[in-house]
Amino acid sequence: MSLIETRGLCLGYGNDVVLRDVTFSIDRGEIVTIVGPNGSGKSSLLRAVIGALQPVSGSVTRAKGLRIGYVPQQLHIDATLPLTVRRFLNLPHRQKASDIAVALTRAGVPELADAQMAQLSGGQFQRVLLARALLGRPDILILDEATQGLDQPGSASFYRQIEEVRRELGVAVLMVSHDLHVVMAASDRVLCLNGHICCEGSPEVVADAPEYRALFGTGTQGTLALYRHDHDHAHDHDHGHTH
Ligand SMILES: Nc1ncnc2c1ncn2[C@@H]1O[C@H](COP(=O)(O)OP(=O)(O)OP(=O)(O)O)[C@@H](O)[C@H]1O
Repeated sequence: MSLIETRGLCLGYGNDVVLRDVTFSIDRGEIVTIVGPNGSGKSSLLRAVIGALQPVSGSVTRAKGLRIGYVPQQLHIDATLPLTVRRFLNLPHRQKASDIAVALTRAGVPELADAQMAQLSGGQFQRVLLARALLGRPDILILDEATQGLDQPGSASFYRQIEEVRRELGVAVLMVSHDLHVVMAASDRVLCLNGHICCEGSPEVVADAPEYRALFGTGTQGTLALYRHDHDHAHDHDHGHTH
């Protein structure tokens, strides 16, 4: 069965309905990206999926025993607080040293265990948050704008890391992103929200959909094509096939 399934989900705050009739599911190993303009309900949908927001109507079903690894948008840590990456990863529960080493390696930053949290670059910081999410051995990673503040190469590199984690661990990924052209290339499916699901499908299908173009214009199509080109080449070397 699916890891998470929503049916006719309707979300709101007080009397305001912000999202209507969302029916979707995510399966083991899938990467699904949610896009949509500001205020379109992306974060609300993630909150409902993790159980932090009660639906107005409709349902969210999570597979029994589902382990969710949540990577927040940002986390503020007092710059004057001495805190190494290793100590941060041992909060709130002590972890085995070997598990920490594996998680940092999977997140692409094996060398950072003794670095100070306050001295990390934006990209390194997000990878440490990814390592923290991986320590819980998640079935699904949920990322809300995890590359905010990173430049385009930084974001692209972070998403490649996510794809690699998916390939190695078979973890599913549900994420919200504004970096449409970058993130869509890494996705199996894209859901475009605007108060409801206005279109969905493979990145190519969504990028061509009139509803998507009406929201975001046509500018991203060219960039998406370019990025996919680079991306497919990387896979050629690794696996001898494109997808
Ligand atoms: N806690 C809240 N109380 C009241 N209204 C809220 C709350 N959180 C979000 N909203 C409203 O719900 C709507 C959808 O917000 P949401 O954060 O889900 O959108 P989003 O697509 O994630 O936006 P953004 O891209 O700006 O992060 C917005 O109109 C927002 O003002």
